[in-house]
Amino acid sequence: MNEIVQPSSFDVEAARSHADAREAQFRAVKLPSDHPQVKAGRLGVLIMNLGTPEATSYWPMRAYLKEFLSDKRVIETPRWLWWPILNLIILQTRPKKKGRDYDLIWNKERNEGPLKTITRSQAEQAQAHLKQIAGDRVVVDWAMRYGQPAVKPALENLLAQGCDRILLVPMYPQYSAATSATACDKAFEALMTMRWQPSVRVAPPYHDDPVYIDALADSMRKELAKLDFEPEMILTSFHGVPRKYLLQGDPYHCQCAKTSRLLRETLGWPKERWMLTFQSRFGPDEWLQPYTDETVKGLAEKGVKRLAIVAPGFSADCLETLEELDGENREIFEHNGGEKFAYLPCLNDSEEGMRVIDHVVARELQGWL
Ligand SMILES: C=CC1=C(C)c2cc3[nH]c(cc4nc(cc5[nH]c(cc1n2)c(C)c5CCC(=O)O)C(CCC(=O)O)=C4C)c(C)c3C=C
Ligand SMILES: [Fe+2]
Ligand SMILES: [Fe+2]
Repeated sequence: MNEIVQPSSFDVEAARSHADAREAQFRAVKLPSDHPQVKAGRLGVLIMNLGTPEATSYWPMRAYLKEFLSDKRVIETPRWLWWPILNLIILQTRPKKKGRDYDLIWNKERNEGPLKTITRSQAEQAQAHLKQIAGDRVVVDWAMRYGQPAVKPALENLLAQGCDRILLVPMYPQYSAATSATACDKAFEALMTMRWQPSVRVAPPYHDDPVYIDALADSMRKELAKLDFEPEMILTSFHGVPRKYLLQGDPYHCQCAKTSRLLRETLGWPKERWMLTFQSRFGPDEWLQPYTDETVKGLAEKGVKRLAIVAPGFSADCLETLEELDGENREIFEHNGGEKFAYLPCLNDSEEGMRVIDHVVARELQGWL
C-alpha cells in the first residue's frame, strides 16, 4: 500500500483530537486510480451474545435449535450418536414446544426475542459512550453466535469502516467453552478467510470484577426495595452445563460460585438465606447441581413463603430468565405452598449494566485507544 500523502494544508496540531486527526488522514489519502480503497486506523468492538430464533413458528425455531444443538462446543456427545437423537427426536417436538414459550416473552413491537432487543441497545449505548471519549475512532457493532445478526458480516462491516484492531466481547460474565469459546470460534472462523486480518483481542470473563459485582448489588438493592416483602431466601440461578464439562476442566462452575459469593458478601446478606443453583437442564445426563427447579420446589415444600431469584450469569433477559425463572419457577413455587415470589431482572441495558460493559470495553481497549 502506498503512503498517506498529506496536503500542506493538513495541520495535525490543529486537529481537536487524535480521532479527528485520523479522520482527516482518511480524507487526505490520494491513491492511484487502480489502488484498492484503504481504510485503517480505527478500533472495532464486537459485542457477541448467544442468539435467538427469527420467529416463534416451527421452521425458524427448528433452524435456530438445529444450529445451536449441532455445535460441538455445546453438545460434546459423539456425532454418530447425537445426530439421530437430534434429528429424529429433538427436532421433531422441541421447535413447537419452545416456540410456544418464546411467544410468551416475544417483543411484539420489534418482532424479535428480548435478547436481541437488549443486546442492540447495549451496543448502541456503548457506541454513544465511546463517541464521547474517542470521537469516531471506535466503532461498536453486535452479533449473535447462532442466527442473526451473524458474526462474519459484523466483522466485515467493522473492517469496511477501517477497523484494523477489533475487540471481541463475549457477553458472558462466567467463561464456558459452551458460550464464550464458541462465540470466539465463530469469529476466528471468519478471520481465517480474510486477506487483511485485523489484530484481535478477546475480553476475558468478568465474574469477579468489582465493577460487575457492585453493579449487580446496586441493581438488586433497587429491585428488592420495590418489593412489598423481604425474601426469606434469595437464589442466584445460573444456566447449567453437563457436570462432566466441569470435571473436564471448564472453569464455569467455579466462576459462578465466586460471583454468587462475592455478591452475597457485598450485599451483606446472611449465608443461610442465600443459595447458588443451576437451571435449564437439558437431556438425561447429570448437570451442575443443585437444580433451580428442584430447589424452588423443595423450599416451598419446607415452608419458605417468600422467595427471590436473580440470574447474574445472564447479561440480558431472555427465554431462560423471563419464561423459565419468572414463569415456570414462579408457578412451581406457588403451586407448592409459596406465597410471594420475585424475579429480579438482569443488568440488561440499565445504568448499572452499561457501567459494566463500558468498564470492560474501556479496560480492554487500553494501549489501543
Ligand atoms: C443443550 C445444551 C446447552 C448448554 C450446554 C447450554 C449452555 C448455556 N446456555 C447459556 C445461555 C442461554 N441458553 C439459552 C437457550 C438455550 N440453551 C439451550 C441448550 C444449552 N445451553 C437450548 C436448547 C436453548 C434454547 C431454548 C430451549 O430449547 O431450551 C438462552 C436464551 C436464548 C433466547 O433466545 O432467549 C441463553 C441466553 C449459557 C450461559 C450456557 C452455559 C454457560
Ligand atoms: Fe443455553
Ligand atoms: Fe467449582
